Amino acid sequence: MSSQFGNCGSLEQHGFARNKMWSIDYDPPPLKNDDDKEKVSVDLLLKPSEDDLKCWPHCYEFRLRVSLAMNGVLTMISRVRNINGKPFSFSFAYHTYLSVSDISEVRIEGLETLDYLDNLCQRKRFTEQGDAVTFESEVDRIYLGSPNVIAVLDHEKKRTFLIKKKGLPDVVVWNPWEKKSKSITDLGDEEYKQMLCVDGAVVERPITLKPGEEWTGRLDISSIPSTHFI
Ligand SMILES: O=P(O)(O)OC[C@H]1O[C@H](O)[C@H](O)[C@@H](O)[C@@H]1O
Repeated sequence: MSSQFGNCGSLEQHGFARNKMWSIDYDPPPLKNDDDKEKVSVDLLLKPSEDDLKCWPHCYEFRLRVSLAMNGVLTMISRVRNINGKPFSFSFAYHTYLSVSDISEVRIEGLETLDYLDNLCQRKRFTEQGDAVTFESEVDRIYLGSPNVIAVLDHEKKRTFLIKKKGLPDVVVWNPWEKKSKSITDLGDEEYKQMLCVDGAVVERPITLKPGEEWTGRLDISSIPSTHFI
């Protein structure tokens, strides 16, 4: 999870939220439309410390509910509230790494015909031409204004990840491929073949919250046998 996507801001790579110690919120404010039946959940809370305010001088409450349902759906709901006297803006991404059988056999459906910013070409804007996104070299793109359901089809495992999102218009797609993975210390040289990041995000148009306003972003990930996917 990040509070600034990548390096598009003055903060560290992907912002600070993912590197902070969060506390458990035992008494979270109620969440509309999140039915609590047959789920286990944890509510996490991040608030800025005095030191944090020196790097980013805005008072916020960032609540994250992570739930796992009996049917295997993983849900992450983020709520960011401005408890400051002034508006502030931020970008956001759920940095979700999916486990795949072989990256060369994977296709993403739902991003075709969209415009994307290519992080490998100084964020130049292109339009997706393929009828699905497939992988044969490094990919690092921000797809803009995407539909709220994206499918990641894993042919070999006969498994499809369904990614449903709300409040997250953009989708970051990343695989470092062979050369870059050698420079990533916590990724084995060959491990890029078994991973793919498809991140629900808000990058192109950051969220601005006025004092007292709250933003909600939700992601549901489920895995279903490919034969069931139409
Ligand atoms: O290694 P991290 O800091 O988690 O970032 C890993 C990757 O995240 C995103 O997908 C970005 O688009 C990439 O440019 C970045 O390399």
